[in-house]
Amino acid sequence: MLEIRSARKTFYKGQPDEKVALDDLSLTLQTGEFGVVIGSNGAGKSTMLNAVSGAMPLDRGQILINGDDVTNTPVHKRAMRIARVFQDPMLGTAASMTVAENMLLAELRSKSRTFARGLNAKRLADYKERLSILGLGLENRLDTRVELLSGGQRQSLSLIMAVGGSPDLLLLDEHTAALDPRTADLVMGATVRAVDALKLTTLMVTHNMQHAVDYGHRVIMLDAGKVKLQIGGEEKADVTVAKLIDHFSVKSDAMLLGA
Ligand SMILES: Nc1ncnc2c1ncn2[C@@H]1O[C@H](COP(=O)(O)OP(=O)(O)OP(=O)(O)O)[C@@H](O)[C@H]1O
Repeated sequence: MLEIRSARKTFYKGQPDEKVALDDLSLTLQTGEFGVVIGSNGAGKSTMLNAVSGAMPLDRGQILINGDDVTNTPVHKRAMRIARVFQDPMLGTAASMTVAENMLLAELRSKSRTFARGLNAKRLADYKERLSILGLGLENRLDTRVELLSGGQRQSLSLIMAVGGSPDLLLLDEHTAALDPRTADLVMGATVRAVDALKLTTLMVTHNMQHAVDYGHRVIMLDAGKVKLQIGGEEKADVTVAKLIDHFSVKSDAMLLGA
C-alpha cells in the first residue's frame, strides 16, 4: 500500500519564477492496486514519482509504504522496496550482456553480496519461468545479447528485472513513451501480465489516454500539483478517451497562447 499525505514541493521558492509542483497532494494506492496517472505537461506527475522513490525530498508531507513512513529514507534504501522503470529502453539493461547475464545482475543487485554468484541450472530455470510471464518468447533467448533485442523486448526485460526482488511498489514512469504505438501496446500487454502474475502494487504515469482507458484499476488525473479526478471501480469500465480529454485543464493552453 502506498500513501502520499499532503505532499508539498515548491521549486525556486521565493523567486519570481516560484513553482508549486505538488500542492498538498494526497493519494492512496491499495496493495495490489494498479493506478494510472495522467495529466497535462507540468501537472506534477514526475515530481510525484520522484517524491515517492526518494529521488526528490518533499518540503513537507509524508510518504508511507505498507504503513512505514519512508519520507526521510534515502533513495538507495527505498530502492529495495520500490522498483522503477523509466522511459528509455536502453537505461535498465546492459547491452553487451546476454539476457541471462542481465537477469543475474538484477538478482545480485537485489540480494546480499555473500549470495553465490554465477549462472547455474537452477537460476536459468527460474529466469526462464519469470521471462515467460511476459509472453514475448524471451525465455527462449537467454543467450542472446540484449543489444540484439527489439526496443519492446528490451523494455519488457527491464521491467521483469526491476521486479525480481518482489518490490512493495512498482513505478512505471512513461515506460512506453519512447516506443512506436505497436511496440508500446506489446509492452503494455507484457506489463499487465507481469503485474497480474506477481500481484504488484503499481503506479504508472502515461500520456497515452488509450492505455489509461484500457489498463489499470483506477485513473488518477493530476492538475497543478493536485489530484483533480479519480475514476475507479465500475465507472472505470465506462470511461473513454474523449471523456478523459474533456477533463484536461484548458487553462495552461490558453496561457501559453497568451489568452
Ligand atoms: N528540478 C526542477 N527544477 C525546477 N522546476 C521543476 C523541476 N522539476 C519540475 N519542475 C517544475 O515543476 C512542475 C511540475 O513538473 P513535473 O515534471 O512534475 O510535471 P509532469 O506532470 O511530470 O510533466 P510532463 O508531463 O511534462 O513530464 C513544472 O512546472 C516543472 O517545470
